[in-house]
Amino acid sequence: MAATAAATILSSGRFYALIGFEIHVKLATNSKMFSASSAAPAQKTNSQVTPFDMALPGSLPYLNRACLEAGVRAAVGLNCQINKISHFERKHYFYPDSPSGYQITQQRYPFASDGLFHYPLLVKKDKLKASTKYKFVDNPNSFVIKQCRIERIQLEHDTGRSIHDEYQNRTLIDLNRFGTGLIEIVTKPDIQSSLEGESFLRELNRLLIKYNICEQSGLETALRVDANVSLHRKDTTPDGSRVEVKNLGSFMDVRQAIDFEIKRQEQLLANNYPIQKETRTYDTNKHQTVHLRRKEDQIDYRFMIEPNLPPLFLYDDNDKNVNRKDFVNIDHIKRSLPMTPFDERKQYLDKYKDFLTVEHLHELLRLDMIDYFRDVMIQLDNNHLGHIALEVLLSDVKSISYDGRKIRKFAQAVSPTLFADIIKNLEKRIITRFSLYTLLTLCNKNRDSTRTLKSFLDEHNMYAINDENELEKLCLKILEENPKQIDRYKTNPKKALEQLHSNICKKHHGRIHDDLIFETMTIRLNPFLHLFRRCHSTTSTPHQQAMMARGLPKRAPIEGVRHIIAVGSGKGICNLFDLFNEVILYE
Ligand SMILES: Nc1ncnc2c1ncn2[C@@H]1O[C@H](COP(=O)(O)OP(=O)(O)OP(=O)(O)O)[C@@H](O)[C@H]1O
Ligand SMILES: [Mg+2]
Ligand SMILES: [Mg+2]
Repeated sequence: MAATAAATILSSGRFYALIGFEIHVKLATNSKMFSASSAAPAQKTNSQVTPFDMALPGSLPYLNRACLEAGVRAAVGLNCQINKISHFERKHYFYPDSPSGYQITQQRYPFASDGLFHYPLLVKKDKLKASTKYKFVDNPNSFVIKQCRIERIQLEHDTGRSIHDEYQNRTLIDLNRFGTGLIEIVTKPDIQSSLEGESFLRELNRLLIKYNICEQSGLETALRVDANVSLHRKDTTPDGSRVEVKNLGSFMDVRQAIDFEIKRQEQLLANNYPIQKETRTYDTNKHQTVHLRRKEDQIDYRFMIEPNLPPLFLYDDNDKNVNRKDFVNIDHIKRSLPMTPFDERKQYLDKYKDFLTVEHLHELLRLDMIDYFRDVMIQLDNNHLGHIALEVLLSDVKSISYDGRKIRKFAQAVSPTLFADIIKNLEKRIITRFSLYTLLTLCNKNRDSTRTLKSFLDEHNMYAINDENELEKLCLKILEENPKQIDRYKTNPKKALEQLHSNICKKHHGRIHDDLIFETMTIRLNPFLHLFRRCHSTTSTPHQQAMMARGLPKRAPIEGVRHIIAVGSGKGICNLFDLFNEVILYE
C-alpha cells in the first residue's frame, strides 16, 4: 500500500516530512455568497448569473447569511477561535473566468483561526504494529488519535469555468459557478505522511457533511485540496521551503501526490540538491507531480480591503442587542449542532458494547461504512440483531463495496431499511446466509429505491427451503447422484460432507441452510451413525469423558446426531467437523 510505504520511508530514513493543507470547501447553500443567483448545479451555461457575477459597474456584493453560518459551524467543529470582527479583502489576479479581476477573500483577517482537530489514523492494526512509527501507546485497544492545528478558516467565493473548445480553438466562459460560496480551511504543517493526510481529510469530510456544511459527495466535488509538502533532514529545522501541489480532487490523488513528492524530494536531498519553492500540479494519468511555476514567479495579489463590504461582525450571548434577527450568534449556532462524528463514535462503543469492538469501529471507518452502519442500526431498532448486521457489513458488503465511493452507491441502492429487512429475514431463516452475497449484489444493481425485499425474493426465487420433507428428498437426490462421496465419507467424512454441501448449494442456489444440509446428510449417511452408536456403547474412556463433558448425552443415534448438530451449529461448521472427527478417530 502506497500510504504504508510512505510511513516506512519516514520511520526508517534520514528525513521527516511536513505537510499542510489548504482545503476549499464548496458550501451547500441555495444561493451564492455575494449575490442572489442560485448556487445549485445549472442545466444551461450562464443561466445563473446576476450583474454582480458579471462584474458590471455599479453592482454591489452583499453577504449571504447561510454561507456565514456554514462557516461558523465549521469553525466550531474545528475548535477554532472565532473572531468577532473580520474583514473581506480583494485578492487581485487576472483570469478569464473571474471577470472582476479579483476574488473576495479573508486571507489576512479571517473570521476563524487557531483551531485544533483530532482524527483517527486509518490503518489496519496489524500493519500499524509492524510499523515502528506508530504505536498503540496508551491502550492496545484504542485508536491512534492524531491531531492537527488549524491556522485559519476564511470565507471566499469560487471562480467561473473556462471551457476549451478544441475544434474552433477558442475558450468559452461559464459564470454559473462564479460567486458560489467557499470556505478555505488552512492547516498548520502538522501532518507527516500520506496516511495521516488521508485520515485527516476523511475525518474532516465526515464532520463537514454531518454539520451540513457541504454536500454528501465525498472529496470528489465538495472539497478541493492543495497539499504543501516539504522534506527535511532529521537533524535540521524546517527552512520554510515547501512545494505546493494544487487542486487535488480525490483522497487517492492526495495520497499519491504526497507519496510522489516525498520520494522526489528525498532523492533531491539525498543528492544534495535544495528543495525549490514551487507550485506543482498532479498528473492523474502519469501519477506524478509536474512543475507549474516557481514561488519567486508568484503573482503579487495586491491585497486591499474590499471597499464595498463592511467589516464582518459576529456576536455571542454576552453581547448586547444579540437578539436582533439579522445578527449571527455564535452561541446559538453552537447549541444547534449535533455531536461530532468523533464523539458519536465514542457513544457507539458504549451503546453497542455487547458486540462492537474498537477494531470493528476502526474497520467501519476505514471502509467509510460508519454512517451506513449507524443508519442500519436505527432501522433495526433492536440491538440483538446488531452483531449479525455488523458481520454481514464486514464480510459480504465489504467485498461488494470496498471503498467510500462504492459504499455511497451501495447505500443508495440498498437503503438502510432494505438492509435491515434482509437482516431480520436472515434471522427468521426466511433467507440463508449462503444466498446473502447474491441477494446483496442483486439489490446493489437495482436502481429503483422503492423496491421491497419481497420483490427481490419473489423475482429470483431466493426463499430458503425449510420444509423437512422437501429437504430430505433433495438430500437423497444429491446422495444418489454422488455415490463416490458416500464411499469417501467412510474414510474422510469432512471432505465428503464438504463436497456434498458444495454440490447441493450449487444445485439449489444456496437456498438451504448450512446446518440443515449437514443434519439431513449426516442422518442419511448410516455408516457414521453406526460408528457413533458404537462409540457411545463403551464407557469411561478419557476421550468419551471429554465428549460427555461437551454435553453429548447417551441417546438414540439419530437424536444424538441432531444434538451434535445443534451444539455444533452454534459454534460454526468447523467445530462440527471436529466433533465428527473425534468420533471417527476414537473408533
Ligand atoms: N515547511 C512547510 N512544509 C509544508 N507545508 C508548509 C510549510 N510551511 C507552511 N506550510 C503550509 O503551507 C500552507 C500555506 O497556505 P497559505 O494559504 O497560508 O499560503 P499560500 O499557499 O501562499 O496562499 P494561496 O492561498 O495563495 O495558495 C499551509 O497549509 C501551511 O501549513
Ligand atoms: Mg496555497
Ligand atoms: Mg491558501
